[in-house]
Amino acid sequence: MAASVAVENLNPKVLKCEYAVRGEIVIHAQRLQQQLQTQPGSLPFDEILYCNIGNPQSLGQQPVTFFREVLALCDHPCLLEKEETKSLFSADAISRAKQILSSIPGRATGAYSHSQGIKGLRDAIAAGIASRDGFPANADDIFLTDGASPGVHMMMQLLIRNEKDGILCPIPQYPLYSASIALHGGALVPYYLDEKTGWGLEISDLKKQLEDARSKGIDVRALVVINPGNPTGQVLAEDNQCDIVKFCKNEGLVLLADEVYQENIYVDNKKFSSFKKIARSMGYGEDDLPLVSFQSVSKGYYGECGKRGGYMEITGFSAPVREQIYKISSVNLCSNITGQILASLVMNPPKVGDESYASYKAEKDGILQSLARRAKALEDAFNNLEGFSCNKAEGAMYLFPQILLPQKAIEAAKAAKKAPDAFYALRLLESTGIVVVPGSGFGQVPGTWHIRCTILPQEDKIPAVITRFKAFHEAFMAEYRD
Ligand SMILES: Cc1ncc(COP(=O)(O)O)c(CN[C@@H]2CONC2=O)c1O
Repeated sequence: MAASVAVENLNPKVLKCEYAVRGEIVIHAQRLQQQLQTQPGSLPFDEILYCNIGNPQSLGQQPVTFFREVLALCDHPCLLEKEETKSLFSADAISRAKQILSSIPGRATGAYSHSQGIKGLRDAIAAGIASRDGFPANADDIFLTDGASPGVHMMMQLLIRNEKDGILCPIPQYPLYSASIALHGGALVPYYLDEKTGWGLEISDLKKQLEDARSKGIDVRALVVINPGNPTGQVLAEDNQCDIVKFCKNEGLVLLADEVYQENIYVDNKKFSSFKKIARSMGYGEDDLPLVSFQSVSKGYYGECGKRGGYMEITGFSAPVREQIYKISSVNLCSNITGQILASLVMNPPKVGDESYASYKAEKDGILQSLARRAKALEDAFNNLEGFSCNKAEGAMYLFPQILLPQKAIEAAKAAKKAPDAFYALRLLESTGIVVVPGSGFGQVPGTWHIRCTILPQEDKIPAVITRFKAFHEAFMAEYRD
């Protein structure tokens, strides 16, 4: 009897969906890792270096002490009754844990919470947003989520009715967006970031893409902006952000502002300004612009990817629409409480004068300064490789160099039925154990080829990564040079 479930009879939207960050190269890497374990010495390297995913703690980054102290105490509240706890935990972590527990009904961190998240934690997050931006924020606008990803999916679910509904997305883009649009049966309307101007976003190109989509009968619903950018690492200038806000208001678009890398800024001439702050600074209020701002505990200096924490701040939507957003968030009951607590800590870290402030600040600065050094070291190394050109990583966690591949390599890739940058990434993996994601997984100007490499290997490993990468690239170019 034919299998009742086969690829042929699955939801075609699932088959259309792709997510390269954990795609074919990573799957092959996992096979090689298995081989290293069962047949040590059988490969030309002794470990797999996963530079494909922004997963800092998987590469040795340590969690922030204060955050973990508070989480531990909240997870096991009876510790707070024990005398010895005072010698093991900082006084401000103890008081913060007590404050958080008092905001949870029955101090029950194992219970379902309100579907938007625990009110007291949303109050803390709203206070953190207001302190960051200098403009009010409302706890009722905040929906706590299991990372930013579910928030993105919820908004795509809300906005996309059919294949005629379009979402303007940057190219290159983080493939959560293309995957979610595909899963929800919508149309991705691309706008190209300009590599020559450091991945600048030209409003004229936005306008052209919007008009082109509309002329094809696409109802463009929203504009996605990722700032700082993934995979491109640029930090938008404030005047560019103002133009984007104006564009969305004038064109009647929802602005989906992905700001999960807001703490990852590595250059002195740029700083992070939220789109909420920009819009309010321009005098745009609730009635002017529907804006959704995404934040996560997975990035920054905290890198708590596995704790699955984050939120979306929803402003500028009518009450009936907000009711629908609440309804879809309630279908999943609530996000996990650890992630909720962590999101409130990330938005309200220790302040000057708190007992933990000095150690917290030292941990935070140490991580961010190291990330900046690693970004610079890898950027310089890439720019010293034949055929590579790599823009500065002003922020986020990635470098996205363009590679001018010889025609012979492009033909070899074709013969192997692979995109040239995927062919390169596979050969890199098989020679060095380094895992990167081909640019074709993020989208790129046709005929250009890129790879995305994280800046996350621990600092003492970066020289070895560079040496291995350089040796591979020189051998690859010698093999395929025209
Ligand atoms: C721009 C952007 N938005 C949202 C997310 C989702 O994060 P969470 O769901 O964990 O909050 C990521 C994750 N970054 C992916 C995962 O690691 N590497 C990446 O490119 C991201 O880079």
